Amino acid sequence: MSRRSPDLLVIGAGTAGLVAARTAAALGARVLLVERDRFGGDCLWTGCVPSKALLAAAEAAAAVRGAARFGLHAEVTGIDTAQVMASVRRAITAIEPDDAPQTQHAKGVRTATGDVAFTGPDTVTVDGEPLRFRRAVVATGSHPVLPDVPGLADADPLTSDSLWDLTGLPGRVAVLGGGAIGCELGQAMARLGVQVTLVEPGPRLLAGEDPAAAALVQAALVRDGVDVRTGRHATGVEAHRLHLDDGATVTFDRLLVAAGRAPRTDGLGLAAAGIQRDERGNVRVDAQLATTNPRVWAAGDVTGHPRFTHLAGVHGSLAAGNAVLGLRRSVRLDAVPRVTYTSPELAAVGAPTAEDAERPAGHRVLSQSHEHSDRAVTDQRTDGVTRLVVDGRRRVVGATVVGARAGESLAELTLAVTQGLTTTDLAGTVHPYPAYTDPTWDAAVADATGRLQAGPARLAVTVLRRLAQLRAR
Ligand SMILES: Cc1cc2nc3c(=O)[nH]c(=O)nc-3n(C[C@H](O)[C@H](O)[C@H](O)COP(=O)(O)OP(=O)(O)OC[C@H]3O[C@@H](n4cnc5c(N)ncnc54)[C@H](O)[C@@H]3O)c2cc1C
Ligand SMILES: NC(=O)c1ccc[n+]([C@@H]2O[C@H](COP(=O)([O-])OP(=O)(O)OC[C@H]3O[C@@H](n4cnc5c(N)ncnc54)[C@H](O)[C@@H]3O)[C@@H](O)[C@H]2O)c1
Repeated sequence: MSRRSPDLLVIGAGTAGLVAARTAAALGARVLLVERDRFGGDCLWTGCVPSKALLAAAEAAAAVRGAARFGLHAEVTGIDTAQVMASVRRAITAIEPDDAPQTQHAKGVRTATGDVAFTGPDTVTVDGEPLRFRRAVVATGSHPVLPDVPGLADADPLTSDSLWDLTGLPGRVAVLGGGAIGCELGQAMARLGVQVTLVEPGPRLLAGEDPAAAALVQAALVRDGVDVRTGRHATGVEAHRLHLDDGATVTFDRLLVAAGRAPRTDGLGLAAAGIQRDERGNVRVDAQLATTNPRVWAAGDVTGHPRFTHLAGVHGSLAAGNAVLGLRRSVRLDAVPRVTYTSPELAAVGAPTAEDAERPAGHRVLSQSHEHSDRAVTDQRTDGVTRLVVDGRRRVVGATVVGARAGESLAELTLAVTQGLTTTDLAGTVHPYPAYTDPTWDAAVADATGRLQAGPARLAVTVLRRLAQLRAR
């Protein structure tokens, strides 16, 4: 490795680090990107890519089982889970070149493999070799946490880090955690023939989401055969048996722990560089992603901001711009979209849409069931609802969509929340028919039309109608 000080040292080549490095290089900086493991990070190797590939296989199985409703008599006669896992690995292999070192070199980024640790405010070691930097971005990600359940660590539990090393799926899996990972992977495995029991200590799945939307997802998991145990705590694990606080025992072949994540800062030497952490161990950042060391920014999961690839990318670009150009651009967290890729998908952005959520005076919730969406009817996928929150000026400030392809429907709602668009803006935009965006358009049209039936707008409509009648005489 060249000893020449980089203008920007980027630590970690996951989404945040890759985008930071490429952005800085495009701005003309001399960049060194150092990764201790595999270029591409969680999203490529253990997160989004493998999980969505597994979900695709599961969706195919569900489509065959559901074909009878269209008069197609097909059945899943066998599931070769070794081939399923091989197809997951093919997806990773197809995407991997985008994140490989050679691709970064072509974009002007110098790369190195090694473990980085700070030794001072502007110095690190890379696998023990000293290096000075001008500016740095910490993008070291997060890792799964193992809850403190007696016997758990000795049960060789799987996590989202290790699941993808399996060459086939186990027969019985007990999943700990009913968040995004537990729901996506629990449903996928159940659809692929695994006997899944999902244990969640909270009263319901997907705790942060609109309860009515999350209830539709929970019902779908149950229909797919997942044995959902909410409100239950794991009290111990012994010999392929998981004990719960209601006295029940769940027998499993493998345990999958999906009980949340923690920042990856082990051995990073943050204190030597004067980089503080918050009470949850995340690297403390301000709105510009600057750390408490004026030479160092942080990006992605390690900051404790919502843990999504799209936000990690935005972080990477913003941190690099601020570090290299001395800008003071701030990250915006009020319009970060999120999608849980269960079937139905649950997608949300902005202000909460729950019935009982506290909201400012004048805010209203517009709901459209997908039962009246023609596309959902033709597909026989009416298990969904679209809910928009609008403020007193009819601007869309939040949305939840649960249903088929909800993630796709969320894009325009994210634009609406980000840009402060009103229901009149949405209503006046021609949407294609029939599409899963119909409920959004219907809700917006109903709201915008309602406006014409009240107050000054109603008076104006009446006057214009009378004038038109007079002219027609
Ligand atoms: C199962 C699963 C499914 C997911 N699905 C989605 C999804 O569908 N959509 C979505 O938006 N998000 C999803 N996520 C979240 C997403 O994967 C993460 O938010 C994203 O990958 C975070 O990127 P990052 O760059 O911050 O961290 P990472 O990708 O974790 O990258 C950090 C890198 O830093 C390296 N590193 C750590 N310490 C050092 C060191 N000391 N020296 C050198 N290198 C170091 C690590 O090896 C790693 O490669 C999913 C996550 C999981 C686990
Ligand atoms: N589609 C996506 O964008 C996607 C998919 C997967 C993961 N992710 C990201 O990864 C992050 C981590 O996902 P996750 O599902 O691990 O975390 P999470 O924080 O979303 O959910 C963890 C769940 O585990 C439960 N839990 C805690 N302790 C437990 C215990 N002892 N036994 C059983 N359950 C326990 C919690 O109550 C919670 O419901 C998410 O926050 C998300 O940002 C995103």
